[in-house]
Amino acid sequence: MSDMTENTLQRRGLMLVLSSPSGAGKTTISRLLLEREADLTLSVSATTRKMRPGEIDGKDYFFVSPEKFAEMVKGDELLEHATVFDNRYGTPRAPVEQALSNSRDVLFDIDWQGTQQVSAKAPNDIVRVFILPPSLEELERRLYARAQDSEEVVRGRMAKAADEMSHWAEYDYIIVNNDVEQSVADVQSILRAERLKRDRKPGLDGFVRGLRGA
Ligand SMILES: Nc1ncnc2c1ncn2[C@@H]1O[C@H](COP(=O)(O)OP(=O)(O)OP(=O)(O)O)[C@@H](O)[C@H]1O
Ligand SMILES: Nc1nc2c(ncn2[C@@H]2O[C@H](COP(=O)(O)O)[C@@H](O)[C@H]2O)c(=O)[nH]1
Repeated sequence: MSDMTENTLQRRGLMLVLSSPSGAGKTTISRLLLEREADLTLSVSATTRKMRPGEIDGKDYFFVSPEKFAEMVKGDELLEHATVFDNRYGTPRAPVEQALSNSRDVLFDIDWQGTQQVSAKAPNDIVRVFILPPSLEELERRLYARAQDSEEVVRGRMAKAADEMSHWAEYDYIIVNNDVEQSVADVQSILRAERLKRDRKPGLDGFVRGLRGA
C-alpha cells in the first residue's frame, strides 16, 4: 500500500544561482524573490569591498578585511571565492550546507567564476540563471541610476560587462531583465519546474513502486 507522506517525497534543496554583468538587476530580482518564496534562503557572501550606503553587514554581505578573507580561504570556510572588480568575494560554506540538508533552496548572487566552482562541486544541485540587460545603454543607465558607485567604478564595471556576458552559455536559463516583475515571475517558474524534477526526489522510486503495488 503506498502512503504519500511528506517524508516519502522529501527532497534535498537546490542551489539557484543568478549571475549577470554588474547593474543588470540580480540584487533587485533576488530581493523580490526572497519576499515571495518562503522556502528560499539567501546565501550571504563575504566580501572585502567597502559597504555601500544602505547596505547592512550580515544581511547584504559580511564585510570583512582582506586579512580575515584570507583566513577564511585558508580554513576552507568558503564554498567558492573569486576576485571581482579588484575585491574578493566568497560564499560561506556552512550556512549553505545546513540550508540544503534542511530541504531549503539557496539563492546565490555570484559571478561566473563562482558559478563554475559550485558547478564543479555540486553539478546535480545547481540551477544556473544568467540575467542580461536589454541593452548596453540601459545597463549603463542603471549603474548610474543606482547612484552608489563613483563614475570611475561605473566605467570599470561597464568595461568588464562584455567579458562577464561572454559566459552566458555556461548557464541553464537566460532572462533578459526588461521588466522586473516579469523577470521575477520567470525565475519563479524556473524554480517551480526545477523543484519538480524527478532526480531531486529520491523517495519517488519507492512511492511509485508502492502505487504500482510492486
Ligand atoms: N528591469 C529593470 N528596469 C529598470 N531598472 C532596473 C531593472 N532591474 C533593476 N533595475 C535598477 O538597476 C539598478 C541596478 O540593479 P541591481 O543593483 O539589482 O543590479 P545587480 O545586477 O545586482 O548589480 P551588481 O552586480 O553590481 O550587484 C538598480 O538601481 C535597480 O533598481
Ligand atoms: N564569485 C562570487 N561572486 C560574488 C559573490 N558575491 C557577489 N559576487 C559578485 O560580485 C559582483 C559585484 O557585486 P557588488 O555587490 O560589489 O556589486 C557581482 O557580479 C556579484 O554577483 C560571491 O560570494 N562569490
